[in-house]
Amino acid sequence: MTAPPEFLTKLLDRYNESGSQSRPNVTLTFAQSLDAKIAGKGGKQLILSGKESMIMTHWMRTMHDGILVGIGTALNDDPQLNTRLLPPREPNPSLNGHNNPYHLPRPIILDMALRLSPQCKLLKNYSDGRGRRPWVVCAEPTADDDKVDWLARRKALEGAGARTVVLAPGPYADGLIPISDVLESLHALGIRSLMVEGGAQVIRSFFQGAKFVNTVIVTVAPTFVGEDGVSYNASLAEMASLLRCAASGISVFCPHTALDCTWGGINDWLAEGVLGTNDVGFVSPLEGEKFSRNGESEGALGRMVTFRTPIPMDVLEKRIKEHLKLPQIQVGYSAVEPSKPVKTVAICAGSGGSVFKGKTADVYFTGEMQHHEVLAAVAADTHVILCGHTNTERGYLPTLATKLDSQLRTAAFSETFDVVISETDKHPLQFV
Ligand SMILES: NC(=O)C1=CN([C@@H]2O[C@H](COP(=O)(O)OP(=O)(O)OC[C@H]3O[C@@H](n4cnc5c(N)ncnc54)[C@H](OP(=O)(O)O)[C@@H]3O)[C@@H](O)[C@H]2O)C=CC1
Ligand SMILES: Nc1nc(O)c(N)c(N[C@@H]2O[C@H](COP(=O)(O)O)[C@@H](O)[C@H]2O)n1
Repeated sequence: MTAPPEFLTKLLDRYNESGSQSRPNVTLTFAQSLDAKIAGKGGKQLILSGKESMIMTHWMRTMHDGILVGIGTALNDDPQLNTRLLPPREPNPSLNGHNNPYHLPRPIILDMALRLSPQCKLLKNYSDGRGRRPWVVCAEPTADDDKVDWLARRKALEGAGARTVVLAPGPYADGLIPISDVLESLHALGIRSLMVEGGAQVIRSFFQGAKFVNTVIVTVAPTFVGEDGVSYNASLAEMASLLRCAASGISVFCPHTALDCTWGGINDWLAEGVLGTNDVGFVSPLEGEKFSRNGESEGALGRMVTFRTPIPMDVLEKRIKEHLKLPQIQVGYSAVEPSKPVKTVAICAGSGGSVFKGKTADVYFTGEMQHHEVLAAVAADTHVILCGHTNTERGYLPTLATKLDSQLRTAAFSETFDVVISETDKHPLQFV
């Protein structure tokens, strides 16, 4: 193969279209075992990717402006972050500024305390003309006592060829540089696309701010590392049902938020229940309507139901109970006007607190919200209806089953199949 695989170009070409944002497009990529470990005991580097997957990773490296790892990875693995697995070809130093045959992403290390070794391979490759100058993202220590050592390490790293990107001194929450600050600084320095390769702590930070990540590419090796391995997230116990499915040869596809957002998805099903059969009103996107490349609307975060004539809260409550088949729901009434009639209902399946932020509606209807989000809403004259996270999703399953059945039949599957709704899967909490 002499060019990147087509699926990568299709995925990553869309970065060229994004306009005037203040952060680079981010591809988060790593390799893990079936039990979500990315390294062995004590951080032992593991070969989890097969040859083809490693080559794919090296192609990906040619398709980004920058490649970021945490200092934990830089110290543990001493990575090169280059493209040495790609087919040989002539270097083009006048175009690339180095003797590597392919475009190399700028190596970027998150290293608040400047622990990177001046002898590391990234700096050695740069001084040998085989790599690009690494950038070390750091922050000045807050304590005067630490500054002398920090400045000495900075001098040593810069002497070895590194460029230090110094962010405002902390203190930072959890002692980590905020990812938003990192991304904004890199964007200001011309990085428009960033590949993030790990390790565990960095993956966790990028996943926590899901809005930072545009693409996730994970290689899953068909192996178990065990509890001693380095994990970025879920423990074996949390993944028990997933692993049982894998062991029985069952593939799992988990649509999650996409199924909430898509037209005809869970939020539209909730909106149907809110509108009822007698009232006149309309449903609109609550936020972030998304369009396909050819301009078709694909869905949006949440929905807003607007009634032509306002209805009383007790009518809405009854309607929601019937639609979700629930004997009880939780209601918080507006602290300003507790009996305020309802003209608009903002809807979000699951956990709606963050989606509702800044949205004006007479009612917020979702599965769960944080205590302080509820307090803020009722104080701001909004009624709140909470039905439990999974209760706002589970009732959609018969609708989904019908859709799947008809889609699979239209696709003219040669195999016979049944679409079955689980009878054992249920809400994990009960009223006692
Ligand atoms: N299988 C795979 O694909 C990969 C596996 N790995 C494995 O991962 C392991 C290393 O992971 P880990 O030890 O967690 O180290 P990381 O590489 O994730 O680096 C974490 C360090 O980066 C610095 N940092 C600064 N800001 C942040 C931030 N916002 N979020 C996260 N980190 C920040 C911190 O150090 P400081 O405060 O000093 O700045 C932090 O301790 C190794 O065993 C390696 O082999 C690594 C990459 C890929
Ligand atoms: N994709 C992938 N598969 C594995 O099995 C891995 N162990 C890693 N590790 C990452 O690659 C870095 C090493 O890069 P170089 O080979 O030195 O170029 C390592 O530091 C991890 O980031 N990746």
